[in-house]
Amino acid sequence: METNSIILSTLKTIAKKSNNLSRPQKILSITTAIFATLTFILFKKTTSPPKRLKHIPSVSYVGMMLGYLKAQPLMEITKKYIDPVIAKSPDGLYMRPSRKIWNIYVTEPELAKIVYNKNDLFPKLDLTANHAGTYSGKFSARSNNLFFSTGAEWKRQRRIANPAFHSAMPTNLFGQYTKKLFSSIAKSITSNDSSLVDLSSFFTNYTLDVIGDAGFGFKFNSLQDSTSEYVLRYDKVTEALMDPLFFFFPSLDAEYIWLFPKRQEVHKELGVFLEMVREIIAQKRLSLSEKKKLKELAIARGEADTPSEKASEKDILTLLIESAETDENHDISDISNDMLLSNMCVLFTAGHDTTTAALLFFIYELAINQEIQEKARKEIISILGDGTTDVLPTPEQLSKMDYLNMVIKETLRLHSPVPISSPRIASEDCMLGQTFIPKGSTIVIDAISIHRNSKYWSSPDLFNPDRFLPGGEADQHAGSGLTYVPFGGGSRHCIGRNFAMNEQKMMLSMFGDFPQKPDGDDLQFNSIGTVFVASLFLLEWFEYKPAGKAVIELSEIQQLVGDDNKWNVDYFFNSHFLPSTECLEGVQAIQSEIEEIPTRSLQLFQTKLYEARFSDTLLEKDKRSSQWL
Ligand code: HEM
Repeated sequence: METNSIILSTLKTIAKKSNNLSRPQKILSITTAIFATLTFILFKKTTSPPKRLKHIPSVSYVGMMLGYLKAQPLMEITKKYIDPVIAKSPDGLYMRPSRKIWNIYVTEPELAKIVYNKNDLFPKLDLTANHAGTYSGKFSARSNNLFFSTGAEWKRQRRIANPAFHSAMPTNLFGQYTKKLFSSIAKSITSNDSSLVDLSSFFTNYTLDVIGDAGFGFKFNSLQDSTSEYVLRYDKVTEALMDPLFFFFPSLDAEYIWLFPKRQEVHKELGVFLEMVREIIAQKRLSLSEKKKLKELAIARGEADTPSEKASEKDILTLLIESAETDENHDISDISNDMLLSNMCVLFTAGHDTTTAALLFFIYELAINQEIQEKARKEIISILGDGTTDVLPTPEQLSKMDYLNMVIKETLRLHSPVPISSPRIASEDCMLGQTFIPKGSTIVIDAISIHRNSKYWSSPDLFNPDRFLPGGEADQHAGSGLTYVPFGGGSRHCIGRNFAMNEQKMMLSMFGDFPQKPDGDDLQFNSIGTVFVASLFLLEWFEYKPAGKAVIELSEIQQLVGDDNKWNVDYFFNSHFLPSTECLEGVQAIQSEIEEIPTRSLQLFQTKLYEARFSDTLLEKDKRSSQWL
């Protein structure tokens, strides 16, 4: 019903019914009725999609909000409120509320392809428009970066950044940090009184150390010391980005910030963090220009040229600066320090939590899919061997791990760390499939629904890496549009895709290659399984907030193994986590001792953990909340 007619009919009803009332009663009833009508109108306005988009099916606003408030897993919300609407939609388009606006969501691969590919018709919405002076606005220096910029500025930034992300990958760096990851888990197991190991925090530290070092040569060393000044500051700064109050009401973060002294504190903290990154950029520029001068001097003197650093050993910041220098149309002055700062901050947000989530879900899926885990481990061992020392896989070896690659891809299908794209805006009236899209509508690609679209993926909820076999289900989608979009699509696809895939492959292959006794059948415990399973007594996942916990309850393991063999459990973790380079002597000692380990206890250890794997707690705890979408 139209708003005017609601008001009119309400007033008529009141007039009719109020004839017999006293004057004060009349005033009270009229005021109450007007108040109730206005509340109803406001409620209707907020909870209904705009009139011009009424032709597109929409999900229940109240249902979705209740789901968010109850922190229901995203998959539950999707199945309950979204799937039935998609089923009724001819083009697979549906409307869903997000903050203050209603977006159109795309679930058909053909239409996703159109939106992703037609960058001029559907440019990214400027999400930073109302964020001047806010925390997030300061963090990403408004839109002066690859992620938020649009049009010619985005093209310029992407051209400068492309070579930096397409040169050789820092695989060695990934491997070195994986070793540090193992030894920090080992240390925590032996020194932790509560005997709890939060795997998600280890992975968060691992990906932070990697992105800090590979991004701009900064060593957070969070794996060694997660309470250092820099790590704590980084945690505080990034956590504050997600504060719901200021996320939903940006003006409180700028004009009304004086009302929130605690928020002022984090703004200050952000200032210190940004100053630190600025300093790193300034130092980098200085050292690069000094190196350049020295090189020119050597050439002028006719001295032999010193071999340049390999691209795989340079950080992204260096590569960006060098790329801008060699770009045909731009000199170094075109890449301002502000732009570099903004991009470094974006690298953190785009490349840290995403990879952590992908790694955690990989481990979760292998823990509950034993056969797949076994197969992945066999492949890794067939390529890296099964010796007693740690192996750092080479890029060639990684490229042979086809099955591991398939498992990673399947994880990203079923648990896309970026479940929806950032909104695009229709720059003019147009048709998307059979549906009219008015100018100014905002459009989002719903990766989760595309990845679970049963027209393209058989039994979509099933974890099945074989979909990605050559000539398999995924290949058969050719010509059906974009059926697989964990890294987005079109020219704005994820620039860090190769980086993220290599980082995961390197770390996960090393997980799968824990040394074990080369020839002993009796000692055929599955180390990848043991570690994966042991790590997953509990796993909780909250979207965009890797506060989830994957926990090893060591005391429980010790109980299973029995007091007599307690030492063996400690031994197991120590011997399998310590990097061999740092303890060659230790490894030799371990090798001679290995014969004496009672194999029965190891088998028991393994079997019990495998049983624990299926506990309901683990499955129930796979929570995904979609509060931030
Ligand atoms: C598993 C890990 C990752 C996933 C799933 C992922 C996913 C995505 C997706 C879906 C987009 C497109 C968003 C859109 O179109 O709205 C994107 C863009 C982007 N990603 Fe990633 N990403 C990952 C890791 C990384 C890493 C490691 C980096 C950097 C080192 C990175 C940097 C970026 C940047 C800069 C963009 C914006 C590109 C542009 O607009 O030109 N991402 N990512």
